[in-house]
Amino acid sequence: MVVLSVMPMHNDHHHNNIVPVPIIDMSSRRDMKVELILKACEDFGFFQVINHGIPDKVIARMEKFGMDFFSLPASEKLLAGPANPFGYGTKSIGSSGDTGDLEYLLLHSNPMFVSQRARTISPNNSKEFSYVVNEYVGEVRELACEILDLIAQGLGLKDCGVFSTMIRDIDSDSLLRLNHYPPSPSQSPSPSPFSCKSTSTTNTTKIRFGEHSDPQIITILHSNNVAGLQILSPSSAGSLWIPIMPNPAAFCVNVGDVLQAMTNGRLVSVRHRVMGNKSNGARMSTAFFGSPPLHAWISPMPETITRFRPCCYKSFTWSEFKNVMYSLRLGHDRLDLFRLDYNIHHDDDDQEEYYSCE
Ligand SMILES: C=C1C[C@]23C[C@@]1(O)CC[C@H]2[C@@]12CC[C@H](O)[C@@](C)(C(=O)O1)[C@H]2[C@@H]3C(=O)O
Ligand SMILES: O=C(O)CCC(=O)C(=O)O
Ligand SMILES: [Fe+2]
Repeated sequence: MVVLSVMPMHNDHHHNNIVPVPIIDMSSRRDMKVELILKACEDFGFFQVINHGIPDKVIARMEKFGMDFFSLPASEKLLAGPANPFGYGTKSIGSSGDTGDLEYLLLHSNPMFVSQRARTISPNNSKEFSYVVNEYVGEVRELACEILDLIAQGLGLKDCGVFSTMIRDIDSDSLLRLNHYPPSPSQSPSPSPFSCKSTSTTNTTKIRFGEHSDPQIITILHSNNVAGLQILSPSSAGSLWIPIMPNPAAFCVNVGDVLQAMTNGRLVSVRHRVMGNKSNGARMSTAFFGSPPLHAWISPMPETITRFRPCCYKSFTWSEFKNVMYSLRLGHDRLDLFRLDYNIHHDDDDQEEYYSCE
């Protein structure tokens, strides 16, 4: 297991073992974007975008609401919780016993839901809260759709809107999550801050949000200037964590489990986590998780099934996947359960092979 560094570092140079994570300029030529985005999704399942067209003021308004909320006394914040799964949560992530060094607000992106929740999150300013969230969601959703259309074009899909249509659907199950990581971790140093032996004896780096992949189609994440996000390099067989340089002028984009399944494993749902230590300030991140509607069927697109890459996932609905996901721990590789060869790996008696989804 290799950890390059826990310090913020530039990720645009092959320099001192620094792995260059792609930064894609959304104002560049379409054919260039198609090529670079597809490659980033295949190699890392992750990239950053700059010149994305989302107005600074839209981001600033959303983040100010977030910071104002997290600055409230605990007794007031708790009125917007517990997160089951939506609302205000602190330390506890999901319902299977996972914990992290953070507090968060988890919201469904549907405007009706937002206005309902606004009453407990921002009782004195609920209309403005709804406006700010809906405005932000509208902008990041469009960015997500633009990126998904470029991915579909790169994959040579007949229907280039197949992914974005799911997110634009009125019944889309997309979410918005605001994470706030307090500046000075209160917990004692974890024995193994990385999923490997640490070389430093004085390392007090803590896990702020444990290793996981995002279950949805795509995640569009913005953060303040505080480091912490790391991605697991898919080509490193689970051994190389790459720190992502924080850049408030950029959005981080990552492939989710559904996009991995729909591309028959060609694009990778990247595992990631957030680390921190005492010298880190308070990190705040805002993540939009672009999801299909509950009833949508997820299956590998025919264009992604070839002789060299036979169909490897079952068809399932987003609702079915969600039920499984909520029954599992944060770090579980839940998409594995939907592999066609899952029983072959887990039951030696069943030796069937699969070359097509039919
Ligand atoms: C432990 C869990 C929290 C989570 C639902 C789950 O059962 C497994 C996936 C987790 C995750 C990770 C990405 C997003 O932050 C999230 C909102 C999601 O959709 O899946 C969280 C879930 C959560 O916090 O409820
Ligand atoms: O805070 C971050 O940068 C990552 C948060 C995250 O992975 C999540 O909310 O799923
Ligand atoms: Fe995540």
